[in-house]
Order: sequence, then structure tokens, then C-alpha cells
Amino acid sequence: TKVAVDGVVAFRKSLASLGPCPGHHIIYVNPFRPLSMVTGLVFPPRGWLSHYAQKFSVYAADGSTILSSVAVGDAIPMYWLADAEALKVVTSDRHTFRKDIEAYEVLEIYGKNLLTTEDDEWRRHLMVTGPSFNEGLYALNWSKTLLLVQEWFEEIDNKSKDAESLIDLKSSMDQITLLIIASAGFGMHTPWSSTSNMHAKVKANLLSDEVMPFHIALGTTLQKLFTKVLIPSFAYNLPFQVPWLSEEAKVTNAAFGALKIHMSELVLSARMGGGDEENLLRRLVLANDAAQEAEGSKKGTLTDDELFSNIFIFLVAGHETSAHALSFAILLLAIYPEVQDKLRKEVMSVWPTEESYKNATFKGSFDKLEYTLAVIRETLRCFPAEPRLPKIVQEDCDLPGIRFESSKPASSVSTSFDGGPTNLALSLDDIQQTRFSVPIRKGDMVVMDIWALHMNPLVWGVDAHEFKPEHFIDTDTYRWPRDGFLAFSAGPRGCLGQRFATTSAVCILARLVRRYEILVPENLAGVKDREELKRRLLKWTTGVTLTPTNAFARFRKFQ
Ligand code: HEM
Repeated sequence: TKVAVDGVVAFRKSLASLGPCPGHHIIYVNPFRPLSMVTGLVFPPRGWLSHYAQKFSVYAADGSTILSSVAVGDAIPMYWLADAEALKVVTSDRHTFRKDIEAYEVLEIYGKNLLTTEDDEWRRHLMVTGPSFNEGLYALNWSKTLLLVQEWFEEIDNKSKDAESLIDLKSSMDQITLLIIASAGFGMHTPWSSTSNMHAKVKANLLSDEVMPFHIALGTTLQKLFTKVLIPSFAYNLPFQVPWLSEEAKVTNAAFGALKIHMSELVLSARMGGGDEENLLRRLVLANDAAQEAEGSKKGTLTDDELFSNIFIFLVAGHETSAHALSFAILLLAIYPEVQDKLRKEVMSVWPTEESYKNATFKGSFDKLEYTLAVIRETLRCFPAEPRLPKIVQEDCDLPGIRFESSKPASSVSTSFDGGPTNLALSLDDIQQTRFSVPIRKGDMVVMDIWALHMNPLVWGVDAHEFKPEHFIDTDTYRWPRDGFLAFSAGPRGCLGQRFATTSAVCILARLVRRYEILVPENLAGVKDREELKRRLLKWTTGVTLTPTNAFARFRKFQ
């Protein structure tokens, strides 16, 4: 009883502490604790502050770019930020706004790593891993991507008897991003064809005593990450069989174990000077060993387990995010043919001949493909892989917000990318804006509400809810709002792999539109209403990252 009474007292105290900040919402499950991984698909319902799909609509309803709430379970006061200025303060100051480390522990599968650490420990990981992300790595990534895209195209053309093919985008993008990372990350070039029928290959492997081959282990670990995080460790050693659970645990265990064996071998081989392939893992091992030698000690460098953990986290951070972003981008190109035409025009001007297209280099092409990059960024604005990131406040401070009021009643428009009401039509001229300051205390949680920021019309204009790559193109009269785009987060804890990811994505999209026309699936070809197409094709669910669930498009080869 005492615990319950203390809980109620703490909850009421937290609610009162929210003071003048609009919102005062009550959250029933803290969305950044493991329980919400289980409840997330069904709870909370749409329209609640803590449901992803609400985007900016709750802020519009409350007339504020900062909202407050308290979570029932842990009574932590939470402040939700869809304000570009407040978010800039948060991302710039990693000491006051610390990562919510508890929310990341599940990703310490092989040990601590860059994504899951803070302070001096984080710096140590960054010192070793950061310098490897440079132009040399991006050029390598570009050339590996070119090779794999070509293999993918050949597979598409071989399979289809006529010039058209229906493509399962999610599975194709999962495969290509996996092969790119295997190649640029580990120096393991795996032909496209050998990764088909993975499920059957995993089953066959479990029946044998052999260590799972590298690319199967790699694909399976990424696929089973959720299982690994959710299945308690005792389930791996149960003396009896439990339907589904025992099989899942066995596959998961075999894959994670095998990947570690392969990583150990690759590290050893890099140390012995073996393997002539340039790749990320090799760079990390050599950088770490060189630092140890220079220091004359292992202090300030990484253990082998930490090296594995970092390389694995690069896979996790980079694989699904890139695959899903590309799937959404290709779907959007099918739904917006005028954007596709504009993109193709740019690509044709950069690669006018067959020769320039085939031998395109990173240096010679990437910076010229400005609209292509804008398509990727706009896709990530509309579908950010990580829609929300929590931070824990380390000292009392104030955050700037905007209260706004429309002189006309805001009308709810159904222009969402997922079928639910997401945005309120606001005419900026009709809005009265007042700046205000929100006092935040040590121990509170602030939520970087990235999706809401991306749909905030005060930042992106009244067409914030529309897919328009021009949002990211500067003109004489427009400079795109750098602080309004947080798909890669920003500041010192921003994405280390941002340029790595955009290199591959730009390369894939540019090659794709040069060779194929992208169309909606045949059964939707007669649908003229764009909103209807968006509702049908741009469905998503929440997983480790935002995941498309109906990502199919038709590719028609140009003759
Ligand atoms: C479209 C693709 C990608 C998106 C949208 C994306 C997004 C993000 C975001 C939002 C964060 C901040 C996460 C947080 O604070 O918890 C992050 C961090 C990170 N990302 Fe990415 N990422 C992408 C691709 C990649 C790739 C390809 C790599 C590596 C090869 C990578 C490596 C990392 C790492 C290491 C961090 C942690 C940085 C730190 O905490 O200091 N990401 N990414």
C-alpha cells in the first residue's frame, strides 16, 4: 500500500510541476521503456500524445510547440518538443540533455558501443570509430553500391519475361542494404543470388553442426534483433520445448554466435595483414591498434568486444534505417510521377551517356545530384526512421517555445501519409505567434518529437504535410530550415553514418530512375486520387525503426 501511495504522491507532484506549459497530458505507458515495445503496436490509440501518428496535430490542438505530460508508471515529467529552436538547444548541449541510456541498454548485445554510451565512455568510442567515416569510406561505399545495384537490376531483368516487374521494395531494399554493408563494412562481397531463400538456408544450417555462413548470420541477426531483445535469457536454456519460442531462441542464438565468430576471424585477419579489401571493420581494427601503439597502453582505446559491438551497431543503425527510407522514397516516386520526372531529368543531365552512367564516380557525381539528395531528405522528413528520441535533463534550465493561435478555426485535413488525421491546415498569415519559455528541471525527460517537428507548418510552411523535395532546395528567396530537419538527429550526438547512408541512397535512386520507370502496382493503376494512393501504399508500423508495410511498386524498363 505504501508503494502505491508513494506512487500517487509522486505522480501528483510531477503533474503539478508542469506549471504553465500547455498539455498536462497523462501517459499510461512510458514510450521509451521496454514494456512499450510490447504494447506499442496496439497501445496507445491514435490521437494520443504518445502515439506516433499524431505528429503535429496534438500541438496544433493545444496551440503550442512544446507540450507537457507525466507518465503514470514512473511519474517522470516529460516535455515534448516540436520546436526548432528548443530542439537546437537540446541537440547542441549533450551535457545538459543526456541520452536516456536506459532506453538503449537493449542494444548492448556484444557490449557497450557509440550509440549506447555517454560522457567519457562515449568519447572513447568516438575517438576510435569517428575518423573512419571519411570521404575515402564514402567513395568505397559508392563503388560497392554501384556493383550491387547492377546485380539487382540483372536479377530483375532475368526474372521478368516482359519489360515490367512487380517489386517487393522492402525485401529488395533489405537485401541490397545488407549486401552493401557486408561489402563496405566487412569486405565480404556476397553475390545477390546467394542470398535468396534465406529461411530455408537457416533451417538447413541448424540441422548441421556447421557455423552459420557469414551473410546468413548477418541477415538473421538483423532480422532477429527484436527477438534477441525481447526473449529473456533463461529461454535459451529451457530443458523442454516451447512451441515457437524454442525455435526462435535456437535460430537467434546460432546467428548471434556465428556472427561473433566471423567478426573475430575478420579482426584477426585484419591484424595479420590478410584480406586485400578495404572496409570499415579493417579501418576500425587498424585505427584502434595504432592508437594503442601510440599510447603505449590500451587506455583510451577499445577492447575487441567493444569493436564487435560498434561494428554491429553500425549495421543495426544503418541497415534498417536505409532500407526503409529507400522503400518509402521509391513508393513516393511512384505516387508522385512529376517528382520522378524531375529527378530523372537531373540524373540524365549528370549522366548523359551510357558511359558516364556506367563509370560514375562518387567524386564526380554525388554533389551534382542535388535534387536526388533532396528526394531522400524529403522522404526522411515525411517518414523519419526514428520519429522520437528521449533525453534526460541534467540541470534546471529554460527552453524556448511558441504559443500560437489561429484567428480562423483550424480545419482538420486528411492529408496524412498513413490514413489518420495528422495535421491541421494553418494559414500562417492567420496565426498569432507568441514566444514563451518553459522551465525544465533536473531529472525531467524531454522528447525530441522529430516527426512532429517535420510536420510543423511554422517551420516548413503550410504545405508541411505535402511531399515536395523543393522543401530542401535553396533558392534566391528561400533557405531551407536546417534546424527543422532531425531525421539524423544533430549536434555531437547526431548520426555518424549520415553521409554513408546518403551516399548509397543517392546512388541507388539515381541508377534506378535512369533505368526504370517506377509505377504503382497494377491493381492501383486506375486510382486517380492521390490521397487514396497514399493511404493504400504508404502504410507503416513501428518496429526498431519506422517500417513500411505495403511497399510494392512496378518497374518498367526503358527500352
Ligand atoms: C537513412 C539512414 C539513417 C538514419 C535515418 C539514421 C538516423 C540516426 C539517428 C536519428 C541517430 C540518433 C540516434 C539517437 O540519438 O539515439 C543516429 C545515430 C547514429 N547512427 Fe544513424 N542513421 C542512418 C544511417 C546510419 C548508418 C548507415 C550508420 C553507420 C554506418 C549509422 C550510424 C549511426 C551511429 C553510430 C549513431 C550514434 C552516434 C552517437 O550516438 O554518437 N547511421 N542515426
